[in-house]
Amino acid sequence: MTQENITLNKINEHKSVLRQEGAEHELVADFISENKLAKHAIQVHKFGGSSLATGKCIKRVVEIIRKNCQLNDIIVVSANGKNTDSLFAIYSLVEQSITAQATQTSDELTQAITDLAEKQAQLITEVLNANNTKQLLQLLSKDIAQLTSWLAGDIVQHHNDILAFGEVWSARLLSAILNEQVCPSNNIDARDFLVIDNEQNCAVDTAISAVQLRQRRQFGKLAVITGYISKDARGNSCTLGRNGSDYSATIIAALVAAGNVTLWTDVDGIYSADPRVVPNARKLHRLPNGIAKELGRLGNPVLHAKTLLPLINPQSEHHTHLHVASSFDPDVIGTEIGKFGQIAKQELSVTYLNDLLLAQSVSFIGETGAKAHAEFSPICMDDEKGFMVITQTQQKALSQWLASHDVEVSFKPVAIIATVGHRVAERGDIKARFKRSLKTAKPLNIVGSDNRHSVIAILPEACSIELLNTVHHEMTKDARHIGLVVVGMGNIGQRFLELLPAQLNKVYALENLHLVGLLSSKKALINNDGIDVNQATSLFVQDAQTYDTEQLISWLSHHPYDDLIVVDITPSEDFSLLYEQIFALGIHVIGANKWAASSSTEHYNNLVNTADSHNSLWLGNTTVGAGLPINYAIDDLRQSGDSISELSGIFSGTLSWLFETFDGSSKFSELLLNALAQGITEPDPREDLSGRDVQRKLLILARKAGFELALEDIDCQNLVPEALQSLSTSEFLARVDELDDYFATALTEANSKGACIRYVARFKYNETTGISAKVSLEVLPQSDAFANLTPCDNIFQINSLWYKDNPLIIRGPGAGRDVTAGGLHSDLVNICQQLAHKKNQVKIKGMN
Ligand SMILES: NC(=O)C1=CN([C@@H]2O[C@H](COP(=O)(O)OP(=O)(O)OC[C@H]3O[C@@H](n4cnc5c(N)ncnc54)[C@H](OP(=O)(O)O)[C@@H]3O)[C@@H](O)[C@H]2O)C=CC1
Ligand SMILES: N[C@@H](CC=O)C(=O)O
Repeated sequence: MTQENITLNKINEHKSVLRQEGAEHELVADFISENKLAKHAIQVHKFGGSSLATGKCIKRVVEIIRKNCQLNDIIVVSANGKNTDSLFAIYSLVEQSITAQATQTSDELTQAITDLAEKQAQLITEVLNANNTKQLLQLLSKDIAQLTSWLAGDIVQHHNDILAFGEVWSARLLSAILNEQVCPSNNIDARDFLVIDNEQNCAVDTAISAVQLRQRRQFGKLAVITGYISKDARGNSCTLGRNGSDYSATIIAALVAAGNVTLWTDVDGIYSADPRVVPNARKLHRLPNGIAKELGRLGNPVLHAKTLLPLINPQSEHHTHLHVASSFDPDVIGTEIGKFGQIAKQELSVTYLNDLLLAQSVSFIGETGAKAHAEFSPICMDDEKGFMVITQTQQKALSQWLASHDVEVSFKPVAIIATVGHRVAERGDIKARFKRSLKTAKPLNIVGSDNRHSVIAILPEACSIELLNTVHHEMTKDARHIGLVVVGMGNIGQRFLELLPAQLNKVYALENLHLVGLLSSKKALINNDGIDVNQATSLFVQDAQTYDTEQLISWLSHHPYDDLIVVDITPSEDFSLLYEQIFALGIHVIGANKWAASSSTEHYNNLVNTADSHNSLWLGNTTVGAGLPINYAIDDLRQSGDSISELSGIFSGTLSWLFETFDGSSKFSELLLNALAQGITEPDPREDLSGRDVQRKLLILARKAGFELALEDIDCQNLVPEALQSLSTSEFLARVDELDDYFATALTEANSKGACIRYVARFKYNETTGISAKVSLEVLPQSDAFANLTPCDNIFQINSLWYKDNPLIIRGPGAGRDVTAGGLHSDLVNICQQLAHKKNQVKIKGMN
């Protein structure tokens, strides 16, 4: 399920051994051929300034690289910390002194240069060994001399060369520390390959840049490349503007057809609104390209409109996905941006921009309007009413453009708030909801964007935090995407899947539930974009792949849903042993499988505690009585203050069917095979005949009733002769008629006393004598309540404080495909309702 990924971590394990033997070069070459690195798509990792700000941060970045990168990957860096700001400030000081016609270098300037150089020198000293420190300090001092000389000369000509120092130092330093501690790396100045037309457009000459980059990269090394900077066709240094390093990373990814780009930053993903001011914002785990681009355009603080451009090429077959992750918390799952299907397209976000201008002019109508649109790419525009919303920096250019057309324009300060999502401008329900949520803000206008991915309200005043929270709450209050994984596609699993489409259609609580995983013991079909529930079984047969537990846990650890529910419809102890890991991931479990709930006291208590501490829900109503609400009834009694003293009855559908039907006219073995064919027995019917299934059920109910006991505390009469106990299931079924004599004799003896045989479970608690519990074949008078059941019915008798003289009885079919699959669906609705309820309890700051 997951791609093979041999990271530098692994290379380094070998490296430390070989380094002692002086054979590091051979090692890298060996490793490359051994792990077939050429097969893997290159990955680009970009680290922002805050991720590289201090020695501690850089060491963290080195660990991220060690864990996530392979040789030949590309690292793109911003300047360390705020170095670019410092270089801008230094440049401005010189500009000011030129304006003031000062003849001497000011103390302030000298101090600013010294501070910058000292800060960088300190970083070098902190992270590198003595040799490399010496070398990098020498290079730094040459650069500072160069900087000082440029500042004393024609600063305008060297504006970009001056700003470029930040990235140059950062790449040099990271490359040196990687060489020292991780793997061979080479440090590349992007001005040696990346050619753009000019700083306004930043359009890349892809052909030349790709060739030059290929020439610069060295096989078997990690390339560390400067972000933010490039050159023009004449070789002059250029910058890529605000957040240019993100853009550098995606340009480079497109040049090398990378598999992935990860932007490592100081936030852990993209949210449905700015989480610093909207506490209830939802992390968007998967964001379709078009929506991400629109969010970037409309003010998302992490994404920038330009960043995505190189990755979105409808003509290309190749799709590079973009990840946003936090270098401060690298294990937290971030946001993936790329080509996604229906589920990811259902997410809505809210974003805003202040300090904009509403420009109104007749020339925005019709043909000239179209020209203005092409020239200025406004935030939004209405070419019937004649207005557009632009940024303040566009005002001058727009006025000039209109002056050349000899028309008048009026400007008015405005802000916008927008709801963004897949083609929302075409969805009446969303537009209506957005409008309703805005009523106090009195928007001047509401328009759909050209790409249809946003509806934008133009506000007469700055967008307040309160308005943002109100609109966000209204737009996202129903959003909760729940993934469903069905494990076990057998007798009951199939029936569960057959019932699923109708349930999803009619039950409101299942509205945002998506089937995303189907598993048998050897094969898995996982699709984060959802599996068509109407074709689940055929898609499984067609597309499922072999998997192992490690792959399964890795996928479960990175699933992109608000919640994930695993429905365990297997008879497997092995699978039940995964519950602890599953709960620890905050994933909910519905089990028909009885192993976990009837495991050892220590294991069971561990499971309950792990589920509790990770807010994972665990339901298993069908483990006892199939669809009968026995687990719920016991919970309910306890929660309402009752205390249970006795539990007894017929707990096995199979044994109920067999003993109610067995009257001597057919052989017992024939009836057993019939029960197996009806799907009421366990996959191995000895699980029923041995009494183990009933023993487990009694344990599960006793635990529910609040008692601490283990399987060994329940006496169990095994009805399988010793000779048949250790055979395989098929061997047992071939010799099943060896059961006949024993049961024929037992029946005749009971009948001779006017009685019958039934397999009964009994649990009793008494303050003085403690617990007694057993499951066994009993001879009962025909008049006994447990003697006269419809074949396959279970009966549960509960004695408690409130049901002392007249016990509480629950009775009905206790096994079978329909009732069990139905019981699992009941648990599913129950969990989804609980999750919805939990979500509604979340308070929104400033709102309730
Ligand atoms: N029959 C009934 O009336 C009731 C049954 N139950 C419980 O329902 C469960 C399922 O029973 P049933 O449908 O009859 O069983 P089946 O044997 O018909 O199906 C079992 C399914 O589980 C899969 N499986 C087995 N081990 C694993 C594993 N380790 N990981 C993933 N998948 C696995 C099997 O895969 P593969 O095909 O590859 O082996 C198969 O798809 C049992 O626990 C049973 O006790 C509960 C209440 C009532
Ligand atoms: N085999 C079991 C199935 C339900 O748990 C039974 O017969 O009761």
